[in-house]
Amino acid sequence: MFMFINLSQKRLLSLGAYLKRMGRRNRNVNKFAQRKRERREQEKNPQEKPAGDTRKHYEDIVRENAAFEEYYKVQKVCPEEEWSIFMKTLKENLPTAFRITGSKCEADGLLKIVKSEYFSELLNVKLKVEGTDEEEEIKPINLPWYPGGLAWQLRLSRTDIRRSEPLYRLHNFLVAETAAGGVSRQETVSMIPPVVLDVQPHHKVLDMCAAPGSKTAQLIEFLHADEDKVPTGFVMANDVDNSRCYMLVHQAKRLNSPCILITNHDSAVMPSLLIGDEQNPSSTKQLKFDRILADVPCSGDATLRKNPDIWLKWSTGNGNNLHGVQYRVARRGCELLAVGGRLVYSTCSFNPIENEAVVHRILQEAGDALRLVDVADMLPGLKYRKGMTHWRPASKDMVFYDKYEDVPEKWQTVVRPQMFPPKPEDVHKYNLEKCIRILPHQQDTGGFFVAVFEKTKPLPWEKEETSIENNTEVTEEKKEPPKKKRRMGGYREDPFVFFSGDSEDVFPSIKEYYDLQADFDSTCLLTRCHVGKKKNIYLVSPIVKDVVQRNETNIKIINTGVKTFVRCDNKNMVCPFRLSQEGLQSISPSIGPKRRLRILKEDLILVLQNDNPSNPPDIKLFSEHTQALVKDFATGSCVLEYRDGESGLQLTLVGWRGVHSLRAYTATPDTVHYLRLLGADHSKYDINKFKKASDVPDADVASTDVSEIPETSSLQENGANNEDITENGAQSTSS
Ligand SMILES: C[S@@+](CC[C@H](N)C(=O)[O-])C[C@H]1O[C@@H](n2cnc3c(N)ncnc32)[C@H](O)[C@@H]1O
Repeated sequence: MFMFINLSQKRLLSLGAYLKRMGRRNRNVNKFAQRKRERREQEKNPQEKPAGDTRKHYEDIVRENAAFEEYYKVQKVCPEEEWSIFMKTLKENLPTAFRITGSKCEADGLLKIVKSEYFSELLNVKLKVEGTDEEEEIKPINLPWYPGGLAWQLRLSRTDIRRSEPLYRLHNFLVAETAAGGVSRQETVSMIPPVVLDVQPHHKVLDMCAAPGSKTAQLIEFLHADEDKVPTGFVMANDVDNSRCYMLVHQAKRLNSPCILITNHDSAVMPSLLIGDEQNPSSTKQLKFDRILADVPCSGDATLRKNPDIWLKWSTGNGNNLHGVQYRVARRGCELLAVGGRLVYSTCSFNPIENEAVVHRILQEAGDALRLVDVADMLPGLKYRKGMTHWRPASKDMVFYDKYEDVPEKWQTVVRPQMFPPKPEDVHKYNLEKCIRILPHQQDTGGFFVAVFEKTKPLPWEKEETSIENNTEVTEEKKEPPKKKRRMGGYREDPFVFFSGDSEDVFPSIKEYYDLQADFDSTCLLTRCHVGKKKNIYLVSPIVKDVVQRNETNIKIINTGVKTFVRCDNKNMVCPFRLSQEGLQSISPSIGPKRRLRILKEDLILVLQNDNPSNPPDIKLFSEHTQALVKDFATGSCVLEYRDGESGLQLTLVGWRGVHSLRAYTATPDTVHYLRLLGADHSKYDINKFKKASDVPDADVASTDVSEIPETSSLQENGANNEDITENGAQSTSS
């Protein structure tokens, strides 16, 4: 028997009615209080849409804009015969897409679970389109071009999933796994740039306009493709917007990489950075990146399905105004790119002024130092349109021009000469057809534009690269972009204070207690304070340390390092630091047998299912194998390991050996994630929010409803929030 759910219907109001409604809204209303009230209301009746929910307004938006249609018809962005389906698709809500992340063995395990549990459930659900007799099947689509078959698209919008009871388990799964880093929800087309960037573990990667960081997350995943080794490369994720940089911090935390550095700078004037010269250790050279992503700010008109408010404000002015910054960011990217390196330029705009015109302008200036790469073979099965070789810039009054000389004086500062397409006789020089434009109707996605550059030699205005002895000089471009005086916005960041070496005050006890290997490089550990007790100790890879130390005064570094040790002044601890799950994957290979416990599956399930920090499972409840292991095992923080020889699943968790107990130190989403991978019961977390609390027999046993975990929440490990209360009542001071 099939269950039916109603697709969220687009109620189309007239523009007049919409504006009237907007006008009635009280401007002085306290939005936070209002949202809280609405949430409370919705909890009472989850099927109903919240009254003041902006999504409601999204649904009321008139999805039409005459200027948009006229502009893109003139540009011939879509073949005439596909125009009506192009426009129809643009007005529909966007399907959900996600990809499975994490180490290969965990990703494989999760993929199997997704297919067997959640997708089979989907096959029992049919979509009923309100007001029609139509029914639609929900067949998950595996994205053929995404490496490892890890990315999926569903015939359901986010709202459809969130609001339908038959899909509550799928919703819970997506929310919890997103928080645990097992899944990343990301629009299908937005996954393309990192794929064609072709990142390898040894690459130095720059993400110039990175926030909120969905593509940065992919770059980090590709960097960590070789799971057994810490990558020798790194990702520098940058954004000009200080507050958005903290979204990047959150992304980095989900993925636990010691190879990421978050910076806050205007990419168009990104300073030249320094790095040690591997060939000549006493020397410094200019940092050139092997891979650069320039996912530039854009008008976003290809995201109309996700952001319907763009229908209300679209104008040709948006694209014209953005062309300059897009060009400057891309140009600076090409300067920072190593010879032989690759730069991906991307936007979520259909507009050739933001796309081909920028690419053309860069190619024109760079001569044969840059070429466009055909990446079709990296995207098997993806439908797209080739880049355009002709377009017509327009002014805000919708007058189109074929040459700059026709532009009236009053528009000449807006419609610039560099925005015009190549002359027909020059078209062959640029290969603009190698660009990729994805239209929404081609595979039911958002729209997107991607161009892939390769640098074959230094740009005409760059000097040959040289190495500099003793930091005296930096290889510079002859024509550095003008250095704008920039006010450093946002909060002042805490300093990055690296350990001086093995003699650093707290290190000997850490080394002794965790049985750290002799070759562990303690200078890769850092704290965020110069004075006072060290609280959290972070770990970075050697190359990240090098970049931070050489450039700290040159660029604002927001964050780096994975939290690896947390102060825990517990009388049972010989060493005043416990391990942190965030940095465990990185430090684990260096931890010796003294602090490792390889336990059985049933024992791991036992610790995960009993995650109440004040009532950890007694050692007597564990298997004889584990009881024997812990018999002479000193109390305190340790590594819990589980290896499944058959499936290859390898789990490594932070544990705590108490006087009478053994427990895991994991955050709730991680606990659910591990239980899921182990095929164990995690139903106490799988709350059906549509059922009233009284209908759920043991609702009170669930410590966390995963559906309540915000997508961007920063979660702490259980028992590590605020203060750690140990089983002996001793308090620790984690922060
Ligand atoms: C399209 S969004 C990037 C999306 C991101 N790459 C992702 O996949 O999650 C553009 C970002 O560029 C940032 N930005 C705008 N101008 C910039 C500049 N001059 N330098 C650096 N970042 C800039 C914005 O703050 C915004 O976060």
